[in-house]
Amino acid sequence: MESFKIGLCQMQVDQSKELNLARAASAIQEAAQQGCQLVALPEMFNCPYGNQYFSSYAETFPGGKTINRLSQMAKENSIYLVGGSIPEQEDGKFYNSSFIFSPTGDMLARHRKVHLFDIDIPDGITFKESDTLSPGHAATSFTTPFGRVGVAICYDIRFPELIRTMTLQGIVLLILPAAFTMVTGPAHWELTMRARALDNQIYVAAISPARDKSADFIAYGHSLVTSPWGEVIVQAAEQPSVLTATIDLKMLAQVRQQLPLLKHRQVKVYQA
Ligand SMILES: NC(=O)CCC(=O)C(=O)O
Repeated sequence: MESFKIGLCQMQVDQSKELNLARAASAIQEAAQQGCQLVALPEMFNCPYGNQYFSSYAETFPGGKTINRLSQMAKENSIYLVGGSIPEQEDGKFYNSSFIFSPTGDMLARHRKVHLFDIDIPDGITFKESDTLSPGHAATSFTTPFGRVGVAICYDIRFPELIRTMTLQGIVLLILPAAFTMVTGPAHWELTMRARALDNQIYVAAISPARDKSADFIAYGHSLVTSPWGEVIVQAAEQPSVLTATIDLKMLAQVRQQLPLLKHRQVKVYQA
């Protein structure tokens, strides 16, 4: 298969889990009707992004309501679905987790955010995910008939080693449910996505919640897709929207052939 179409659901996230699920279902259906074979949701799409919310919105696998609904949505629309992320609970710990489903509704993979967002920018933003969440410990990718797809969550994108690990596992596309801040988004959102796409020669699709100025945490928005050449091929504004993009595997192969970065690595030099 030389190309496939993906859909990014930049949806508004509210306090009502039920409303968030309804919005996700409608955006997913819209993307599927536009011919998308793989569709993705934002970080914490069923829950406001804040330490005070994670435990009460958390679900367990198997059996969680959101997880079951995601499986249904994938099946009803016959799509691969990267279910953004949700708070997950297991053995008394909480994780920021993405659940991934096949077109038959089977769960294919789960990514737990590896790098927790603990930052302190004076006069900017302070956030400490590790006050409530525990980190995951693995790089995550899954196979599709179109090629291997990686999943990471938001702050994970800032760690080139994680994305390189997935690239060496063979991914052609990275899906990144994310909610960048209004301080770091304008400075680093596009730059970071383009950099990871360029240095790994992969497509990167980053999916944010829509910007809601009345929320405790205001997400930057601007969901986008960058190509293996480092170009932004589509980008949303701030409002809710369903973005689509074609992933051109022939173009990816050409870039890798013409500029063979992955073959030119000098691994022995990189050992600290
Ligand atoms: N949700 C997050 O991990 C936020 C990451 C972020 O804003 C960043 O600048 O990195």
